[in-house]
Amino acid sequence: MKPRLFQPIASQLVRSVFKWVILCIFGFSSLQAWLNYSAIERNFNMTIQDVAHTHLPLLALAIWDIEPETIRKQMALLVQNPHIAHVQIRASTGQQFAAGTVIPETSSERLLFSIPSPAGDGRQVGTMELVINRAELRGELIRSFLIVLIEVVLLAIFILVALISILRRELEKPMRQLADFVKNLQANRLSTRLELTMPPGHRYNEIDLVVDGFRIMQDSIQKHIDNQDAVVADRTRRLERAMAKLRQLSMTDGLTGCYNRMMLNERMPGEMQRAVRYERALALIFCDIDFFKSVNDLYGHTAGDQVLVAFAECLQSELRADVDWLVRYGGEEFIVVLPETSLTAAIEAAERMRLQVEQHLKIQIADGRVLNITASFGVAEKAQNDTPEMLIQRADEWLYFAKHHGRNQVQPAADHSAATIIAS
Ligand SMILES: Nc1nc2c(ncn2[C@@H]2O[C@H](COP(=O)(O)OP(=O)(O)OP(=O)(O)O)[C@@H](O)[C@H]2O)c(=O)[nH]1
Repeated sequence: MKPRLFQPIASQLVRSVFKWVILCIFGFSSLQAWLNYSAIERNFNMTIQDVAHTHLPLLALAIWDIEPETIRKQMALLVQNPHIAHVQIRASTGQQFAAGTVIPETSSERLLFSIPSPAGDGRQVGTMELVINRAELRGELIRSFLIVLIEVVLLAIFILVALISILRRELEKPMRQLADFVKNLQANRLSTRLELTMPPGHRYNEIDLVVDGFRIMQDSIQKHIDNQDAVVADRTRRLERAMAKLRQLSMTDGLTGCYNRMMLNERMPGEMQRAVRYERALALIFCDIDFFKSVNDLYGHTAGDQVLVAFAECLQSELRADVDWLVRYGGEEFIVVLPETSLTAAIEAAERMRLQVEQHLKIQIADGRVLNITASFGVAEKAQNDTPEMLIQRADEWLYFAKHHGRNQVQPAADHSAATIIAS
């Protein structure tokens, strides 16, 4: 993601406020300056009028008495006032007097006063023209405007500095803490609580609302994750059970519960290798129920299934637990694998199985009759360089031999003589 230019919220706010402050300073200073200007000008005019009217009676007397010296003194006093630049008196006798700086006719503001007769007969003894010193007025206005401006600017600076520090403390710092917390939050540490360090005297505000909202969200996500974890754990358990069952089903025969042929193919090479590696014997019994087809034909397929289950149980009862293993090879054919077992011991075991079947495998048929079952057994011991197929093949041949020599028997017989016969 393209990095974006970061601008602290406090500085953005301060910048916006600053624009308004400048505008306010300008407006407020202008207003204040205008008010000051009105007041100063009013004062100025009143001062001029006062000064003029104070001097007029004395000037009238001096003109009346024709005392030019007094007239000039009075005029000198008048121009001492900083607001008056020039005084000109025209007596009705034709005499003219002037004092102060010489001002061009056009650019100056002039006030004309008539000088009344001291006799009080309503006539005038002359006129007095005052040229006003506006530079003084302007200077006063500029001074007062500058004072107002400085006051307002200082006030604005003070307010802005206070605002910046408040915004930093109350807004920027907590927001940065919040952002850092969110940035560093990790999925496996979702329950870590968000704690902001707030300034003393802090009151509950929008930032606290955000913090509270964030905590609620954290809790709800955590709860959701916990629920999902529980769901996943439950599903994993069920899946494992299903897989175990599936594996069990894939390894075993559904009717008898014995291992199936697939399992034989899978396990047999390992069994053979172990026997070779540790130089141990390994024997295999191939057994088959006698005349099983006629059981099906005479008593039905269900009875046949019953016989198969009972036969497997009979064989199982003669096996060494966790050592020998029984496989339903197909139909009514079973294979028993006997690790660490010699041919003689395997023949003995097969004989025990045969006896067990002959003596105990009796199936009660629906019509009350009891069905006697027998089985034939072919035994072989692993020879050097045997493959699983070769060993099975040899046991099958002995089974065939047993079938064709009367059934219900174990071949080779216990004295091994038959083994020699078949081998030859
Ligand atoms: N009930 C039942 N019968 C099966 C099953 N699998 C195979 N069979 C039957 O087993 C019978 C096997 O018969 P055969 O191979 O002729 O063997 P047999 O009748 O036992 O004769 P011998 O082996 O020579 O003694 C056939 O009729 C198959 O239909 C099964 O799962 N259940």
